[in-house]
Amino acid sequence: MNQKGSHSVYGEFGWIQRIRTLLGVPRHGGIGIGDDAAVLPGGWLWTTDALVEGVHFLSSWPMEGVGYKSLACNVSDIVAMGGKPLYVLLTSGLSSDFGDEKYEGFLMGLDKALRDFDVALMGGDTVRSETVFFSLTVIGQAFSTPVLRSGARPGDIIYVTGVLGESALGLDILLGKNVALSQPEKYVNRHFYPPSRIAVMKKLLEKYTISAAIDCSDGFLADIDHIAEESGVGYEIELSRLPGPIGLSGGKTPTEFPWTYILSGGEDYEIIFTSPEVLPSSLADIPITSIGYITPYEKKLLWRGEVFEADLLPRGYTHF
Ligand SMILES: Nc1ncnc2c1ncn2[C@@H]1O[C@H](COP(=O)(O)OP(=O)(O)OP(=O)(O)O)[C@@H](O)[C@H]1O
Ligand SMILES: Cc1ncc(C[n+]2csc(CCOP(=O)(O)O)c2C)c(N)n1
Ligand SMILES: [Mg+2]
Repeated sequence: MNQKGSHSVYGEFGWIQRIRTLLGVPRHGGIGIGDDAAVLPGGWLWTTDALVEGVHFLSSWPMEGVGYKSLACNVSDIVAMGGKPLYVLLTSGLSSDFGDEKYEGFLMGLDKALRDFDVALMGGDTVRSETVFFSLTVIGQAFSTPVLRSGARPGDIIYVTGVLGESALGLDILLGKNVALSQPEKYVNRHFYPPSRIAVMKKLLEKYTISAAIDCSDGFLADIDHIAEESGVGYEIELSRLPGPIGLSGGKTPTEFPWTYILSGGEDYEIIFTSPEVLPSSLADIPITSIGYITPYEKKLLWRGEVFEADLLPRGYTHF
């Protein structure tokens, strides 16, 4: 058994690495496994993401929100690569007791997302499944050269868009955990309706050099490690600079509320990116916060100037 109670020796990222090494042989050009989306010749960006009942949502939740989020999380991967999402395929796996009303709700939420993100549904598949799932595949076009996870260089500044932690707070409210917050519906909404960071990404690419990017889905500490690993670099990050939910103060150490949500909650769909340039503190009305630097090797976390032991912090979501 591994830490997640699963019998997998490799775990989620071990398996991906194994598939990449053994099966991910380049055949027709492009860039394959290892980034938020594949890059095809001609600047096409191609990504897939599934939502599974019991893993990503519960069937008791409002399905409009699940439908919206199913596209938003795919759109976010295209945006993190520096592109515009254009077309989507939808595969629905429906159980016999799921019910028409719930599926109708899912489709209404998806329709809202298709309009908001200007994406066209072009096809899909409908199958029976004991566990309800929705798998979406989105294709889009890069604005210019695609932004990879592997482009970060020592000396680059690390930035993050928007605010981290609100989606995970919304999740815990949905799961009925005891999170005392004055506006619970605000966090639940942020969980179901992640805004696209396409406008800020487009402006960043027009005006500045962006060396690497990833969308924050597993949790900040897990996702910044993907940039570090793919780029073969380290980092120095001042944790107290990370942008958390406005109005939620407190937490004297990063192991306390609300810092655990900010650092490791996940499903934020903000963009973590690096640039050799000093950037403005907001673009397209979205805050941009500098949180540290890329270094040659060592991964160092600081808390108010003092080194903070990374092992004391949860690392973010892994499936198994
Ligand atoms: N079963 C698989 N077969 C082939 N490639 C895979 C498989 N699972 C994941 N990958 C690839 O591994 C890389 C990392 O996948 P991962 O799901 O962690 O990233 P992601 O799609 O950005 O995540 P998120 O959807 O949470 O933003 C991606 O390039 C993805 O295409
Ligand atoms: C019922 C329920 N329990 C837990 C979670 C949290 N969760 C699930 S997957 C994931 C990481 C991103 O997913 P992926 O890596 O598949 O893109 C997170 C943070 C949830 N949304 N619903
Ligand atoms: Mg991603």
